[in-house]
Amino acid sequence: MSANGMEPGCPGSRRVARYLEPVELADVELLLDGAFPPLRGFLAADEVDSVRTRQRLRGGTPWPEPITLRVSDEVAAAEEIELRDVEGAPVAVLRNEAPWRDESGAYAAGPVQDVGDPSGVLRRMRPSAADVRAKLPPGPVLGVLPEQPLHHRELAQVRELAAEHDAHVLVLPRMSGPRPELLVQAVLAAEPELPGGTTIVPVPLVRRTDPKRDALLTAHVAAAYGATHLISEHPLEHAPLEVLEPPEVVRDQTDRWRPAAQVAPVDRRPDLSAERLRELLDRGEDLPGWFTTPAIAEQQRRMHPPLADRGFTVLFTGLSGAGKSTLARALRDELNRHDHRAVTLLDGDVVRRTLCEGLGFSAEDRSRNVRRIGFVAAEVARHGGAAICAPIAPYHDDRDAVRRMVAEVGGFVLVHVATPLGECERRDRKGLYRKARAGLLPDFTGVSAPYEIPGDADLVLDTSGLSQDEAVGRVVALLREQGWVGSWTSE
Ligand SMILES: Nc1ncnc2c1ncn2[C@@H]1O[C@H](COP(=O)(O)OS(=O)(=O)O)[C@@H](OP(=O)(O)O)[C@H]1O
Ligand SMILES: Nc1ncnc2c1ncn2[C@@H]1O[C@H](COP(=O)(O)OP(=O)(O)O)[C@@H](O)[C@H]1O
Repeated sequence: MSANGMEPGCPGSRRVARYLEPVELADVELLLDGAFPPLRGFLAADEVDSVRTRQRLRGGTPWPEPITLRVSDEVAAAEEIELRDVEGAPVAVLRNEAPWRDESGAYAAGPVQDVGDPSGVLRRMRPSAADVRAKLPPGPVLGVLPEQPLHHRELAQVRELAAEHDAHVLVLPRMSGPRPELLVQAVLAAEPELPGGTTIVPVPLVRRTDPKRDALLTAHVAAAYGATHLISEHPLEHAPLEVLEPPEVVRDQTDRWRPAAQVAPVDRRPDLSAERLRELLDRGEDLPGWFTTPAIAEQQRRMHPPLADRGFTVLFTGLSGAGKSTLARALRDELNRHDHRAVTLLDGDVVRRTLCEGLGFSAEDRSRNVRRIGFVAAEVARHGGAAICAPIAPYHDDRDAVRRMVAEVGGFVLVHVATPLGECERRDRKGLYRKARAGLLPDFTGVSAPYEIPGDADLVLDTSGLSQDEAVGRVVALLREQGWVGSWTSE
């Protein structure tokens, strides 16, 4: 296969392969599961236009969100597209009947068909929307599509509405985010607190940016699985089922959650705020018994381990000679002495001789270099380690890509080593500035290639006015302030 993900294929076969991003894979799975009826594939231009302008498909069926697949021009030109998951296993085939393009790029459009051998473990375990519908009892069905674990308050709301509408409960945990299987486990742990016979089926419904359209799409998915009612914070127009606002429930003096109407204001006890919950989880402290059950708490802790058990990345960025490597090494030594994590140093020279061998200093190669470093750093952080990186990383977009990769799995601190160019040039440890000024070294950062000053640095250090120990001390202080490392006194 070629580097762009296309299969050379036989002449005239017009079939290419395309790797799916996790969000795209989720849409393909929902289409295959029959969770987006009447959609059977990615939308053509006229349908997208109709959905955008009047929130309906051309045939008149209300539909909130254009389900589209952006592709390269080459893939858009193919007749059939084999859709593959990140590991390269085929998931589905798209018959590209109506490719289109707009100012944002090219899109493939047409029905998707199962390749018969679903590869994802969760997908294998997951019944189709029709299977779920067929097994539901007759009568009202209350749909719940949580993105977070259900704790006592939410569970009381579900019980309250289920009783009021005499409804069977259908919980469809939304598998989005970095560890979707953990949310499923957390929701399953709530089963004893849900009405008897509750149906729980995970769905890979990723959050859309517009909250209203997201809520409406959720309603369509819930209806596809057989819900007649849906708990939703958003009052929705043209929803395919009845939307119910979560009822107000409060904690009483005995720590039971009851409808607000039954508990006098003086007898109400406060709930745990989202910030306080995060604080307790970050510190690894117990969640109160009135807030959740021990089984749900255990799963919630797996989803959100204490900061001390999670990894982080420190990315030093700055001009050549600014002091990145020096500070990175000193920070590594400091952490090795005092912190329990394994520390990985991804320093420029070593990285360019190994992971990024063969890359030069064009904007494109620098971008590849920095993003590869970010990928490795995110893996280190994912496994609870500390990664310290020290590339020049001159472009905002690349630094931001690293931030996003790492932040999904752990902590991220961007340190701008902002030593002025004049001082870096005076140091000129490797004689590179002299060469660059003499025109012997092209594209040299700060001289003949750009350095985009970070507007989003978590810390700015100018080593011309700061000793090495002071500089490292400031990085450690920031990590400590954010809860990533504990207290120690440096000797
Ligand atoms: N044209 C050009 N521009 C900048 N730097 C150059 C160049 N050519 C070689 N070098 C040496 O390579 C080191 C920078 O590599 P990085 O991987 O950190 O750069 S980047 O993040 O990909 O921009 C950098 O090392 P540091 O001085 O440690 O920063 C230089 O020694
Ligand atoms: N406070 C300081 N922090 C870091 N480096 C300093 C400091 N003061 C002087 N230097 C010197 O500046 C140079 C920085 O080089 P280096 O760490 O390789 O920078 P970079 O990795 O950013 O190219 C080293 O020779 C180092 O000894």
